[in-house]
Amino acid sequence: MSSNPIIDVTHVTKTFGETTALAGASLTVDAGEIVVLLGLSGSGKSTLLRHLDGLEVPTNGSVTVLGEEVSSLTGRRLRALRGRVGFVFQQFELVPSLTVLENVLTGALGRLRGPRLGLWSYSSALKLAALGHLDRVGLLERSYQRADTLSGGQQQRVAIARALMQDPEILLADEPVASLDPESSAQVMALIRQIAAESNLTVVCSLHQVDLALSWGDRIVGLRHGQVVLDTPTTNLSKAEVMEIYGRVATTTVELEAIHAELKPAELKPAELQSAEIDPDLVAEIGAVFATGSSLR
Ligand SMILES: Nc1ncnc2c1ncn2[C@@H]1O[C@H](COP(=O)(O)OP(=O)(O)OP(=O)(O)O)[C@@H](O)[C@H]1O
Repeated sequence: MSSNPIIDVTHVTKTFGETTALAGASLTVDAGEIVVLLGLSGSGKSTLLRHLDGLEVPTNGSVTVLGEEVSSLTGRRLRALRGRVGFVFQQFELVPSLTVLENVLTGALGRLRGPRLGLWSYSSALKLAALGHLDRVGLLERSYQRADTLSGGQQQRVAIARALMQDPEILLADEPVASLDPESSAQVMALIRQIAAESNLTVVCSLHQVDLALSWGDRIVGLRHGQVVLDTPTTNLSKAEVMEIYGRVATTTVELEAIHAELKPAELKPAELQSAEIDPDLVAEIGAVFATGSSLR
């Protein structure tokens, strides 16, 4: 990691009442990295991502993004930072009754003064840019269709085009394919990588499928109970190793069962993994490690 990361999360704790969502999480990301946040439901992935965009403020610790201490920003300066950080959500968050083109144009609102209503209220230059982004995501011909008439995969591609309207330096994606079928998931994940390469984007994307994380990301950051328990390049990393690490830090049978269930071979993976089952020896090994109560950190 460089000494000048584009994202620097230091010992961040975040509590919501009695719930601790992040418990001293630290993470640095360099420009151009493609990072997956991997973890079970409730491990703190969304909360961590939301801190990177100033949607959450840490209870303790600090978050620096693009050189700005996020929690110190308000008003115009916070909006300016958010303009440099695109965000794609699991449920797409489009305005269903608006056309695809209008939805994409809303991505420019952070840079504009006052509200906009209708296509006529945007400049030709912005409309051309929006159409260009729709072309990039393969949906130009759908521009004048209502957003809610598109499939889930198409809606997520519109959401990506909307994020591109910001001309972001960082793209955050929170479980972007959790609501999609395997084919649409593959298309959306490939599209994010392609766009990241073309536009020199830094990407932080949360996922819960190990196979997908391994095949898609350059680096995996594993979260458990709001803590970073794994941070490693995906090169030469096997699913068994990831499973083993999660097994080592699991502390309850329920958690181990959840790991087996949630980290089971996903449908979206290279063909050679298609038939792979979780090795029963590995499961036994995880159980044994769990029984001894050893932990990674
Ligand atoms: N606004 C909130 N108010 C109260 N509790 C919250 C809030 N946001 C998150 N939490 C809690 O913090 C913990 C971490 O949640 P988070 O959504 O970050 O996890 P996650 O790994 O993204 O899970 P999932 O994959 O299910 O979205 C959970 O226990 C969650 O219920």
